[in-house]
Amino acid sequence: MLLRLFGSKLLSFQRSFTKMPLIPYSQLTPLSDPTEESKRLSAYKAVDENFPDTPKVIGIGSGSTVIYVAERIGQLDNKRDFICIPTGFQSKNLILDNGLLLGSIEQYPELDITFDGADEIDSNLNAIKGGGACLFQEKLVAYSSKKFVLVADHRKKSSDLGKKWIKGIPIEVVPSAYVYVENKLKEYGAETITLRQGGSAKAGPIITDNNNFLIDAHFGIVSNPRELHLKLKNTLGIVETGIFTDHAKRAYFGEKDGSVTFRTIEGDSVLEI
Ligand SMILES: O=C[C@H](O)[C@H](O)[C@H](O)COP(=O)(O)O
Repeated sequence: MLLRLFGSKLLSFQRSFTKMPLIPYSQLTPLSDPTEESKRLSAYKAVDENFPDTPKVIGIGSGSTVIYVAERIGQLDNKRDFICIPTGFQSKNLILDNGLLLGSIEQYPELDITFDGADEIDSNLNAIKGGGACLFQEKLVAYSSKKFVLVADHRKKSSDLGKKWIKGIPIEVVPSAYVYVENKLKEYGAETITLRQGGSAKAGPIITDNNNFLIDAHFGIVSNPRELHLKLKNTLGIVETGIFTDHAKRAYFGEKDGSVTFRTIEGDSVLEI
């Protein structure tokens, strides 16, 4: 009897041990770039604190902070026991490069948890996303997840959307509708409207993973993100916006001093820790 009890305790210890990351954060060599260190801090802590005990399907977001999420998940020794769902081309490569199992959202439409970055996060855990041209697939994966956790460096921590991220809200549009949408955005009072360009890598507008254009529209401080999102979504030609509301459960911020703070939903309120 005692032996059986000991055996089951040992088994549960082993089970919880296998989900532990292999390298404790304190043993890692600090990164030379402080912003990268902040990103890694937030990502590693978010994974360490939120990764499910018995993971089945995990969403991996896009951007430069999520690189560290995939890296941390790739350090787990049970990393071949669950499926990872990407939010775009970069994210797919992160999954493969870290030796994780790749699946599609069509095969696995229900996810345990998704980790993703953000361009700005307000005090109610609303976020602006899409600075790296990914937003539609990110939203699909986030909204299909039981839990959605954001990871970011301290520059993204804000009180209100539009206060720090002044490049504009990324809006994905059907290419032939971009002029129509630009005119509508003027009508809605956007302060700046930019059709995002491919830069030195491409002459002409950037093309998203879904073959659409992206418009960045700055509306100043957004007092009601949900309302603005719905108004934009109701406009012909707009596929999706980079305003993520009512979804994130927790956001981790890597701070300048090497600490990690977070905002988390507890009941009806957001706690700042
Ligand atoms: O389009 C990109 C995504 O929404 C990113 O998650 C967001 O731009 C944040 O990216 P980063 O972690 O590079 O700041």
